Amino acid sequence: MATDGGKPWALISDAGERGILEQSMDILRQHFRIVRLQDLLADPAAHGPKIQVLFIWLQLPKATPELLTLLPALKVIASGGAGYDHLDLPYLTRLGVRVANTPGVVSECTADMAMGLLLASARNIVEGHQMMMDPKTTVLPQWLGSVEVSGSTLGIIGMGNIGSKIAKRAKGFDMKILYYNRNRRSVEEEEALGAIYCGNKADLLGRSDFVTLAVCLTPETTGLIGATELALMKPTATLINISRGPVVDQDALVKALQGGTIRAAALDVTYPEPLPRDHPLLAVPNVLITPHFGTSTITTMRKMTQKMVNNALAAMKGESMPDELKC
Ligand SMILES: O=C(O)C(=O)CO
Repeated sequence: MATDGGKPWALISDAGERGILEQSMDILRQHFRIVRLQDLLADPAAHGPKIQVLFIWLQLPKATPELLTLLPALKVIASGGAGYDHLDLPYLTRLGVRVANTPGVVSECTADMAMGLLLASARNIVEGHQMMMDPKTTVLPQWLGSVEVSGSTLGIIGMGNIGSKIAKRAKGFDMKILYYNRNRRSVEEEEALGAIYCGNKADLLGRSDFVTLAVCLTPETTGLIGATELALMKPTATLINISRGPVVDQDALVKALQGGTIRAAALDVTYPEPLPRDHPLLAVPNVLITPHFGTSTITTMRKMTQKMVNNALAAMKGESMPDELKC
C-alpha cells in the first residue's frame, strides 16, 4: 500500500484552520506523508499524481471537480464530522473514490454546543459580558430580560446521535423534552431520554420554549424552518441551530427576529459561513452566532482525526471502512 517506498501521501487543507490541523498533525504523520493544499496548488504536477487520500476537516478543502482533477490517484476521502452534505457521493462513487465520515465521536461535544447556545441565549450571557467589559458600565445591571431554562420545554427536531445527547443534557436541566423525527424511537429509548414524541412538527413548534435543530442537511430538510414554521413558534421561544445553515430560511428568520415573531435565535451554523459583514442577520440584536465550532474541542478533534486515519488506512488496504458512506 505504501508509495514512494514509504507511507502513502495525503492532502490536507492549508495550515492554521482554527488550529485544528496543528492539533492533529502528529496523528496524521504516523501513517501518512502530508501535502498541504497551498503546495499542491503551487505545483500540481509534482504533488497531484501521488495523493491517494484527501482529509477534510470542517468541509475544507472543498472536494470540487477542479481539485479532484488534480488528484488522479485519489482512492479515499476521509471527512471529519457527522455531516457530509459537502460531498457529492454519486459523483465520487463514479470516480471510484471511497468516502467516510466520523459520526459517533462528534455527538457529545456538538450536544454541549447546543446546550451552550441555549443557556447563553436564555440568560443573555454575551450581553452581560459585553456590559461588564464596557468602561461606561458603573452599576450592575438589574434586569437583562433572561428566560428560565429549568422547567421550560425543549423541542428537538432530529433525534439521532446528536439529538439524543441533547435530550440527555436537557433532562439534567429539568426541561420537558419533545421531539420530532422521521422515525419514532422505541418506547424504551423514549423513556430513557425522557422525551415525548410529537407526531407533527407544528405541534412541537407551538409547544416549545426552545427549539433545537439536529437534522442532517438533505433536500428534505433544506428550508425545514421557514416563515410558516417560525410563525407557529411562541413569541417567547428561541431557535437553536447546530445542524446546517440551510435548514433555516435565513430571510424568514431575519423577519421573524425583527418583527418579534420569536424571542431569539442562537446559531452555530449559517449560510454562507461566515456571513458577509453586511448580512441583515448580523444587524438584529436578538441573535447569537458562533463560528460553526460544534466539534472544535481539542479532544474531539483528535478523536475525529484518529477515526479519519482509521477509515483511510482501511480503504488503502482494500478493507471496508468503519464509517463508509454509500450512496
Ligand atoms: O459534525 C458535524 O458535521 C458538524 O458540523 C458539527 O458541528
